[in-house]
Amino acid sequence: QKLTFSLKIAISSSLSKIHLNVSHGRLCASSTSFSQRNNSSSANLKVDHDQTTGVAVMHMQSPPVNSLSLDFLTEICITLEKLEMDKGCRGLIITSSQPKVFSAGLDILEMYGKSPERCGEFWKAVQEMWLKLYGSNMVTIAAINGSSPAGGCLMSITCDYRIMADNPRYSIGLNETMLGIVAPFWFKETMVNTVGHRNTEISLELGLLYKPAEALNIGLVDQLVPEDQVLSAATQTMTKWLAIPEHARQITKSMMRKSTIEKLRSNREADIQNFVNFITKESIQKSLRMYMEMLKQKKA
Ligand SMILES: CCCCCCCC/C=C\C/C=C/C(=O)SCCNC(=O)CCNC(=O)[C@H](O)C(C)(C)COP(=O)(O)OP(=O)(O)OC[C@H]1O[C@@H](n2cnc3c(N)ncnc32)[C@H](O)[C@@H]1OP(=O)(O)O
Repeated sequence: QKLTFSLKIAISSSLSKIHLNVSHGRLCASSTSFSQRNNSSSANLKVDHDQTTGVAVMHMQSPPVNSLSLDFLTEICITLEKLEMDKGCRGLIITSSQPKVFSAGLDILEMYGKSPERCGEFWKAVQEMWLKLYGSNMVTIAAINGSSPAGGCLMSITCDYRIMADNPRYSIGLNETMLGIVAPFWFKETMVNTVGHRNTEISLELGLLYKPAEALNIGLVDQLVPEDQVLSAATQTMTKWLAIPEHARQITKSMMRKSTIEKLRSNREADIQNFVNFITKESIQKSLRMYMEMLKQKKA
């Protein structure tokens, strides 16, 4: 088996320690400076990892609205994989650096006018992000500091806990039907697992976007706080969750989510084919075009 050896030395401190871990046949080396902070950035993500608390904060900064393109999804997946492998990271807070928006969901331009091959590649990345987040061993908290429609809502409900800014201008929900598209079964099941069957049925059929107070009322989010307190509230909640015996919490999480995860894992190829066949239909392409025009008109 091929061993991957990656050695990262933080030159910022002359007092760096190097840890070697062998995990799943992979040898990894990472460094920790005595300041116990490990900040990293890629094109559209900034990660602040506090090694003392074991909590990483992932800031999405993909302008203008953190829409999930293939490139951005790939970046997110690589970052999630690194954090998951890092024994020093036990909790992850996901938030946005973009004003007024947590994430606008899947990038509509990735689904419009693209070849079937490209659509397939895109969908595989969407699946991958969901599998990584929904199946994460870390405690995951969404610090929702802006609107969070469709794929943005999906990202939020894969987390263990959701804290949203109490601003009536923001909304959250799986609004796919409003675009003339259909939330696939694993979006639907994640929603059912969060707010129950009846709320999901109404919500998905009508493509509802909920104001923060309504989202709290149906259990789509767990807590509302003033906008400037979203991150501090998430950090406080994280401390409580990390105090729970880790192994018991992880097994419980896995028990709650296993059947939904397995259903996608064992049907990934068929799910990709479904998506590609559906999204490349002329009628669906027309709906997406009209939706994009509507977004532009709203601006004018
Ligand atoms: C039989 C079963 C088969 C199963 C098949 C399964 C098929 C399922 C397929 C897909 C599931 C889809 C999931 C999704 O996530 S679709 C995306 C849904 N997203 C939305 O509806 C959100 C749309 N955006 C907004 O509502 C707003 O932009 C906002 C509230 C997020 C932010 O508002 P505001 O701050 O006023 O910004 P603007 O509206 O002015 O937007 C700025 C800029 O960004 C563009 N944009 C917005 N959202 C997206 C997006 N999701 N993708 C790409 N681009 C987006 C917008 O058009 C503006 O662009 P500009 O005019 O060029 O500046």
